[in-house]
This record gives sequence, structure tokens and C-alpha cells, in this order.
Amino acid sequence: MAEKRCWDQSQLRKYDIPLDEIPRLSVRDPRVDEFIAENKPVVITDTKLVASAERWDLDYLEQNMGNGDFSVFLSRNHKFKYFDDKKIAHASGDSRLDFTPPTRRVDMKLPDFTRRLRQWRRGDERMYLQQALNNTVGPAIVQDFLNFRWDWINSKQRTHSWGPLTSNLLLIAMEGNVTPCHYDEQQNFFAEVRGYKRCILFPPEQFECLYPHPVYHPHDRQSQVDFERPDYARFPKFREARGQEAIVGPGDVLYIPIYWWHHIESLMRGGYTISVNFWYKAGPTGQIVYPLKDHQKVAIMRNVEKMLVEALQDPHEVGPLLRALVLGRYT
Ligand SMILES: O=C(O)C(=O)C[C@H](CCCc1ccccc1)C(=O)O
Ligand SMILES: [Zn+2]
Repeated sequence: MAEKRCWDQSQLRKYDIPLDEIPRLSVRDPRVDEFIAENKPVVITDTKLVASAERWDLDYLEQNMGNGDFSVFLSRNHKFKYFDDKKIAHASGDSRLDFTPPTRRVDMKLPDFTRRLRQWRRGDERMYLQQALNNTVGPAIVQDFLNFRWDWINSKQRTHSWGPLTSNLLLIAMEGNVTPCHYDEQQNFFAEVRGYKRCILFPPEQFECLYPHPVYHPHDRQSQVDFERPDYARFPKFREARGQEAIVGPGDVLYIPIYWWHHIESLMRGGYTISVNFWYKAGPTGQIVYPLKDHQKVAIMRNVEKMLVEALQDPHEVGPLLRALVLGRYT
């Protein structure tokens, strides 16, 4: 029986990228553990992982989130490209790399955020609340948090020998907000609480098609390619990128494997969205097995890049040195 879909294609932004579909499996399907074991994305349904948060809407959160400050990012457009502000100093040290932050971060109380959301008019800065859940939240939210299905997710963490849970990011996005393509160095169970998000994922080996910024750059781990206006002259291999897509809704949990690229957008005209992610450190590598996995090669490239920038001091010498090392010798 065809599922009654609560969204349609017109709510998705148009990109010139071939997309396959990420499988949707029930939590009771044994293949779920096979996907996680193989570091392959899968949408897991009926986990009840964040069922206790089903009643979270702006009113409930306003009343129960306590009086703590929340990090809210503001953008003049619909894109919220993450940057590491600790790396701006380094980049500005190299004056030739003038970095202009694409968003700004402000602290807001939750009632302020919900009020500005309700009063929002076209032309105003868009907002994206991104805050790690911590002990400043009110008792009702603590209760909802404690009622997450920790038995299920802890069993996944154990089965797959993941490292410790590092954080749960609470994400409240306006309809149409986009988090551009990037990868994280953590395993991620991405739980959708309210609204619909379109997730486009690419495997780690497509590093060559997605052209991440240099590791010393504030946009480390983020793709340089603007999906809406790809610069094929600078990024020719982007034409070979091939993504995997999932539209996640309330109750869905998307497994985003460590080092996998992901672009995430809240559907246009779909109302605000609420998500909670569960980031885990990678497990111990254990015995190195050859051939190396693609994500291990990305980790090696990151280490080589960091060592070279440190040794050469001038990032502009990295290219010439690597070309001298490789061209005609390792090509
Ligand atoms: O859960 C994930 O990994 C996501 O990318 C979810 C994404 C927002 C993440 C913002 C961010 C990106 C990089 C570093 C720190 C914070 C969304 O849902 O819009
Ligand atoms: Zn991410």
C-alpha cells in the first residue's frame, strides 16, 4: 500500500546531481545491523528513539526549555555553512585568505527565538537554532530526554563497538534552511522529531568530487562546491558526484556513517523542523586490515595535510611540494 506522503517534489531544491535512494528498514529488520556494520547509510523506522519528543513544538519548548541561552545562527540567505571560528585567526594570519563568515551566531533565550520566528518576514535574516542539549534545560525536557530509547541506541553503540556519545545537538530550522555538504568525524544517528528534511549523502571516496576546503580553513570538512551554482571550471570532478537521498520525517532515524558527506535541507513550505542528532566517537581501529577503507584514507590525507601545513608554515607551499612529490613519480 503506497504510503501517504506528506510532502511533494516541489518542496525540494533543484540540484544537477544524480541521486539514488537510501533504503528504509524497520528497526526489527536484521539487515539494519548489516548496514551499520558496513558503514552504509540507512533510514531506520519505528525505533521510538525520540518518541518522548513527539510532543515538542514551539509552545512546549518555550514553556519547558528553561532560561538558558541557545546558540542561534543567523544568515542573510537560506544556507548555514558551518565554520570553525577558532580557525579564523589562523586563516587571517595568512592575509591572502580573507575569510568572511557566511553566518553569525547569537545567544538567545528560547522565548526570544520563538517570538522572532513568529514575527519573521521575508528579507529578515533566517535563523537556525543549533544547541547541544545540556543540563540548563527544564525538568520536563530532562524527563523527555531520559525517556529517549537509550536501551536501543546503547545496544547499537555496543554491538558496533562505537566510542562514547559526545553530544546531542538540538536543531530547530526554519522551512527551507540548508546545511551545505560536509562530513563529520563521528558516527551519527540523526533523529527527526518534527517536519521533513531532505538528506543527500555521498560516500567518503567521493572526496575527489566534493573538494573540501583545506584542513586549516574555517570551513574545514565542508565542500567548496555550491550545489546551486557549481563552478565546474574549478571543480570539474563534481560532474561525477553521485548522491544517495532520504527524506526523513517524524520518527525516522537516519544513520549517517562517519566521514560520509551530507547536505541537509528543511523542506520548503514545510514549516519549521526539529531534529536531534546522536554523535558518537569512532570505535578503536583495532587490527589494521588492508586494503584500507576509504574513510581511513581520508583520515590519512587529513594528517598529511596538517603535517605539511605545520612543517611548511605557508599553506601556499603545500600544492607545489605535493606536485613535485607526485607528478612523474607516483602518477
Ligand atoms: O547532524 C549532523 O551532522 C548535521 O549535519 C545536521 C545539520 C546541522 C549540523 C550543523 C553542524 C555542522 C557541522 C558541525 C557542527 C554543526 C542539519 O540537520 O541541518
Ligand atoms: Zn553533519
